[in-house]
Amino acid sequence: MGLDVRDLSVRYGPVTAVSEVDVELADGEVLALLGPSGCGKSTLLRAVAGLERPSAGSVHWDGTDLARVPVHRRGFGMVFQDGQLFPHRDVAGNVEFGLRMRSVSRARRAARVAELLELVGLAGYERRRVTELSGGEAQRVALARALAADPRLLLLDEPLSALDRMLREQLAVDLAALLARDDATAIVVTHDHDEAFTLADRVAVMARGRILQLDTPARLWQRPAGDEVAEFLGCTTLLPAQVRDGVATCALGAVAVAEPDGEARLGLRAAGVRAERLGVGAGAAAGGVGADGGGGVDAGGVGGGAAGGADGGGAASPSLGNGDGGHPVAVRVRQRTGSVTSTDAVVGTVRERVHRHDHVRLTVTVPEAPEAGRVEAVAGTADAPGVGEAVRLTIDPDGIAVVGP
Ligand SMILES: Nc1ncnc2c1ncn2[C@@H]1O[C@H](COP(=O)(O)OP(=O)(O)OP(=O)(O)O)[C@@H](O)[C@H]1O
Repeated sequence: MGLDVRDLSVRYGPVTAVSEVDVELADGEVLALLGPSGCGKSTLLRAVAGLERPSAGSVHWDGTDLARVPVHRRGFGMVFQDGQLFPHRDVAGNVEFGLRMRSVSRARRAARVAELLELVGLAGYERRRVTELSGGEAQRVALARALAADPRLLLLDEPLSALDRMLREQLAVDLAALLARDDATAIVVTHDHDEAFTLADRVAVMARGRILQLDTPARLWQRPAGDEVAEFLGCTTLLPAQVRDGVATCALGAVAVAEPDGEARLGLRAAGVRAERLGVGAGAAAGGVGADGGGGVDAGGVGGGAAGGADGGGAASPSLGNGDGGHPVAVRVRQRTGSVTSTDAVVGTVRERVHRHDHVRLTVTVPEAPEAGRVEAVAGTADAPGVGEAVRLTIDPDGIAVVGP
């Protein structure tokens, strides 16, 4: 049955840090609490641990109300951001601490410590001083210490955030594998999307003390419940769309979606809007943008538009228009899988350009689609369009979300 948090609120004087939160967590499941600083993630975790007293609501484990159960009797393990190891004990002394408290024999303690150090990738580290460990090693020891007592629930508060980026990414992968191997039930607090998505079976997105959406990573990514979640998860452009026969058409073009006919709201991430210099010909467009292999270019499409040239003016090229001055001409639809039907491409002008590690991020204005505002788009690092250049935008279905309940 696991954890059951019902209608939980925590107040600090006038501040409501957690507001009417419901969470259920099954045995063996890993949940991430994800949200911006101050949204109440740590307070919720601490209330589950018994470190904060709820002002309303309840926390149950396997049907037992924990209101009167003190922290050390809940059977939960905790790991904090900075590990909080005992500096005067060596690695083994830290890991076995909980076992000593339970009067486990010396031989069994040593065997368990060795097993746990192996599990966290620190075999043979027993006699090392904890003050001489790297940040990543110290967090692994903290994790081994928390696991030593066989907690029925592991509570991890930003366990990797004190580490540098490379190490964090690697440790997140290691931690996910370790939690799975140990069949651990865990709640992880993080403000890092990638970390949440790497570690958790389900993710709760929080804001202002509330859970806005609790879902699997895939569903959160593809179906954020509202604009706030979509924006938090990187959708920089939100637009109304019309869906017909599995194709959603918005002011920036058309894209395949698994939605019924009718109105929809699309959230576009920068990575889902590809920009190409207008001077690039149809062949280049098919190779570059249609890299999924499903894309072709149908008649009257990009080739004609490209002939319009890179005039740098930013106005829609006449040859890309459909003649009525309104919406752009059909070119193709890019789909996650399957074949090509039809789509739109629009033309805009690059206003800003920033190099990221593996792509160039562009801010583009699209005269034909003023409602889209300043559109965030990406281009490859080789020969990326510059500020003032005209670009053709294409929507990539992998980078879009359908927003709404
Ligand atoms: N002991 C306290 N006394 C008063 N207010 C508090 C206390 N602890 C937290 N708060 C407030 O409660 C709100 C939620 O804080 P909390 O630490 O849970 O947020 P968080 O999402 O974990 O943030 P962060 O990612 O910055 O740690 C914040 O407005 C914070 O200022």
